[in-house]
Amino acid sequence: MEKSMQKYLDKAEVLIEALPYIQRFNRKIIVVKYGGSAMVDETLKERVIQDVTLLKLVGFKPIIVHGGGKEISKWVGKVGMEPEFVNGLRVTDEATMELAEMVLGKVNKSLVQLVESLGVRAIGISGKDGKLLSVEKKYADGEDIGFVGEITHVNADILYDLLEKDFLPIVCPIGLDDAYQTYNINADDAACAIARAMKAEKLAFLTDIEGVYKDPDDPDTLISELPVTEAEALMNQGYIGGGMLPKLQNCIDAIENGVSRVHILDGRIPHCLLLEIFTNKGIGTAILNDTDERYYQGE
Ligand SMILES: Nc1ncnc2c1ncn2[C@@H]1O[C@H](COP(=O)(O)OP(=O)(O)O)[C@@H](O)[C@H]1O
Ligand SMILES: CC(=O)N[C@@H](CCC(=O)OP(=O)(O)O)C(=O)O
Repeated sequence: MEKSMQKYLDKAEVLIEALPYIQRFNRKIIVVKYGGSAMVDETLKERVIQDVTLLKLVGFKPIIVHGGGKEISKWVGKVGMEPEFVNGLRVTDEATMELAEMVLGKVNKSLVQLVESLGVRAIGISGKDGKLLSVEKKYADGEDIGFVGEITHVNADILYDLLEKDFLPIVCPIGLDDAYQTYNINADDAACAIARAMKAEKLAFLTDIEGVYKDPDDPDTLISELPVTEAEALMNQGYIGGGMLPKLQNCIDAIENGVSRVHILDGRIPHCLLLEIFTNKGIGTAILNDTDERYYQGE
């Protein structure tokens, strides 16, 4: 066979290999949490959005929940304030809240624009729209951290309606409490609450590290499959810090509350979502129920 022909055959094979995965996830809801730390540059952002758009076009029902923590910190610094976090949650006073809402709104529309440019209809909404995300004030180990919201209710009907009309929803983690006060929500919390409410098949966190490490400074300690009990032990023993803390807590929450597959992936790896979904390559960290057969069978 001609060499040039083989090249096309190889491409066709890749598509055929994807068939069982396309069938498995057909019409299933996949929540993609796109972290601000993985929005490294426009090329990478475009690749991530291409992946999600492709998932939509082959029949999945993706929902993007995005962050923007790094960009918020940049602007907090620009106005002369110091970003402050407790247990991975931003201490949010009134001025920080205003900046966070502005920055997250901009990130939201930039993602909408990218999806639209690829020919898929996207709707960007914050948790305020249609009161998608109701919250109450959240404390960090009893400490008052300002206008940080704990989600009390997800108005899932809005997202079902958007999916029904074939839109790709893109959600920004801002919410309202009962008095209609604005709150800043950690995007990992928002993604988990939405995945639970929508009974998602999969929840994937795209971040700036390969997955969960026992020691983030030692590349040999990446954990590819992490059962809940072990994850809890790692957190209690102090192996997990910073933004990984709310992420892992949310992974556990999601897997214990009906989300079938929960993954932490390196959003800086080109097409990491496609690699995770359409191949057996097993990238990143999968959080599993302690009894999950995959853990024992090495799926
Ligand atoms: N044990 C650990 N394994 C992996 N990452 C960790 C660990 N402990 C702390 N981290 C930190 O968590 C960060 C990811 O959280 P974060 O910066 O909030 O990402 P995102 O913006 O995607 O939510 C990593 O870049 C890493 O520095
Ligand atoms: C309360 C809280 O921590 N809110 C986050 C919301 C954005 C976010 O979570 O962004 P990443 O996913 O990029 O970290 C913040 O202000 O940074």
